[in-house]
Amino acid sequence: MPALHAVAAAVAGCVSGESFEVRDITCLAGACQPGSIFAALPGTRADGHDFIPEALSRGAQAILSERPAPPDFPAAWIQVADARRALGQVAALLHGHPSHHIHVIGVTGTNGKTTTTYLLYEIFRAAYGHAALLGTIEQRMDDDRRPSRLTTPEAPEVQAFLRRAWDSGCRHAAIEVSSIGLDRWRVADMRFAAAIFTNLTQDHLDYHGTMERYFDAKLRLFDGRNGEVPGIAVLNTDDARTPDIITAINGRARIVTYAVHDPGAEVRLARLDVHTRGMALSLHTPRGMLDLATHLVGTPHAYNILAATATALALDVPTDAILAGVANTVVPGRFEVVEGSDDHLLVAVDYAHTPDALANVTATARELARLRRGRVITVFGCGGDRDRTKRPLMAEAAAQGSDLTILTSDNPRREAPERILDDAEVGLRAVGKPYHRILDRRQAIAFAIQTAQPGDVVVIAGKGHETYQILNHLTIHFDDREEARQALRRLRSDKGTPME
Ligand SMILES: CC(=O)N[C@H]1[C@@H](OP(=O)(O)OP(=O)(O)OC[C@H]2O[C@@H](n3ccc(=O)[nH]c3=O)[C@H](O)[C@@H]2O)O[C@H](CO)[C@@H](O)[C@@H]1O[C@H](C)C(=O)N[C@@H](C)C(=O)N[C@H](CCC(=O)O)C(=O)O
Ligand SMILES: Nc1ncnc2c1ncn2[C@@H]1O[C@H](COP(=O)(O)OP(=O)(O)OP(=O)(O)O)[C@@H](O)[C@H]1O
Ligand SMILES: N[C@H](CCC[C@H](N)C(=O)O)C(=O)O
Ligand SMILES: [Mg+2]
Repeated sequence: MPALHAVAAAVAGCVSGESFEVRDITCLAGACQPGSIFAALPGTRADGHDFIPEALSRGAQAILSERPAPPDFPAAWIQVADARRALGQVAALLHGHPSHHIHVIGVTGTNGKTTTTYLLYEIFRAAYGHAALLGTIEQRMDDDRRPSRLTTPEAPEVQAFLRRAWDSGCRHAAIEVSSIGLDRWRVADMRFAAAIFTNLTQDHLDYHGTMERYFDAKLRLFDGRNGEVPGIAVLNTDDARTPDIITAINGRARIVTYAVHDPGAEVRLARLDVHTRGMALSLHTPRGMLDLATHLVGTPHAYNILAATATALALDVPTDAILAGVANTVVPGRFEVVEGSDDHLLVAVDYAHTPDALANVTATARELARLRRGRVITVFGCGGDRDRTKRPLMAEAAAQGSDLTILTSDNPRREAPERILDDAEVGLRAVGKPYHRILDRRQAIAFAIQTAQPGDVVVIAGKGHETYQILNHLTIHFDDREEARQALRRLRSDKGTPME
């Protein structure tokens, strides 16, 4: 365990008070113990400095802060220029810089991060037996799975996870790197063997303010501001922002390109057949044409498969492991076909919660509905306490891609649910196609399924894998897949036909 003064020196901090052997660092006062440094951070709801007495009562022996030490402070104090960044740097140091010992692949972009990390996890497991995964749904180390609270958690949690992965024999970790995580230095000073850019479209403007600032946060993963430039930058050349990333890298990293459309990309799509339960793809690659099969459904997932394949090829993963990994990948809540769906009625649950994702998922549904001579019915809502300006755009995308749209509630959090629906309804009115507004999500799902005709495809968008609904301070159990299954069951028993 390093001494306090060594830790302070590593972050160019001004230190006062007695030195001690540092065990850990945290920004949560409740998690402090003897040997801890408590990072006191200003927040949106509270000020970490108000929790210093609690941190000390739990045994914290030093405070890390941007403020100078108060006179006669009873413990050590490290004053730094940027406390969040220092929290990230110290967390990496205390865990022995696990990213220097395992190959960490960081995935950033508005959509596709979770899916791409799942693909990489399966590819690494097929190739080497061990792999780690960290992101929106879960933190996984081989077969050990724990649910996540944030996509990219605070730095001490990320570093502790990577350290455990290293200790348990994993040499590859695929992690989702959110723009908020980058902005808050949650992956500060990490070495990325590869960094993947999926795409940039509107989200999180409540946090970043403008698209430029949102993009700039993502750019930090590539241009060295986060610590180092990645070993390999894997970039989607169909996305308009990729040239800006290449410029910012300025020749300092190896660049690998992938695309569905761009004929100049190194790894690109040659053929795509979309079915209800999966897809067949052929990719042009530096190793020749690869034919793959996947359970994932929809063109967006072709991008994610291209990104994961391009990365694995650049890291010299054997081809058979890439094919096996892609074939094995199942991501909960990403065009997940609900049990009880059949040739007459297809119901899919999808995590689309941005305008772009809704445009894409309804396009996938349209492709399948055309084959079945049916319509597209989409149920969607918008989360509360999140980007308000994306709501009418989500509604427009849903309505444009659907024959019938049902606007409902998502996770209202601390906002008034009806107001969230009002914001979204503006987009539905602008499009002018048929829609219903049903506040209660259970009723909305049931209505969509009852209304569907033979051949129709029903998409239930926004919550995907989530098994809860956040209503103000209350979190209740809610699972779109269970709701859809029950509605299908009721439909079949009303009509007297058994479920397949
Ligand atoms: C905007 C954001 O990221 N907020 C996170 C942030 O809150 P904050 O900075 O406002 O902190 P605060 O609650 O005001 O408290 C101030 C300080 O006092 C400390 N404190 C506070 C209360 C207490 O009892 N004890 C204590 O020590 C807090 O740890 C904090 O350091 O630090 C908190 C502690 O770690 C997080 O719980 C909180 O995540 C909130 C819940 C959240 O919803 N974050 C989302 C928006 C997020 O980070 N999402 C991204 C992107 C998702 C994606 O699209 O992929 C993600 O990576 O998950
Ligand atoms: N490459 C892609 N391009 C566009 N849309 C995509 C792509 N991949 C997935 N999607 C859509 O976005 C939804 C979310 O996908 P995924 O969970 O992989 O993204 P994410 O970036 O991890 O999202 P989050 O920011 O919430 O963590 C999917 O359900 C699908 O509708
Ligand atoms: N990672 C996304 C999750 C959105 C999921 C949606 N169900 C919502 O609650 O808005 C976010 O934090 O914006
Ligand atoms: Mg995710």
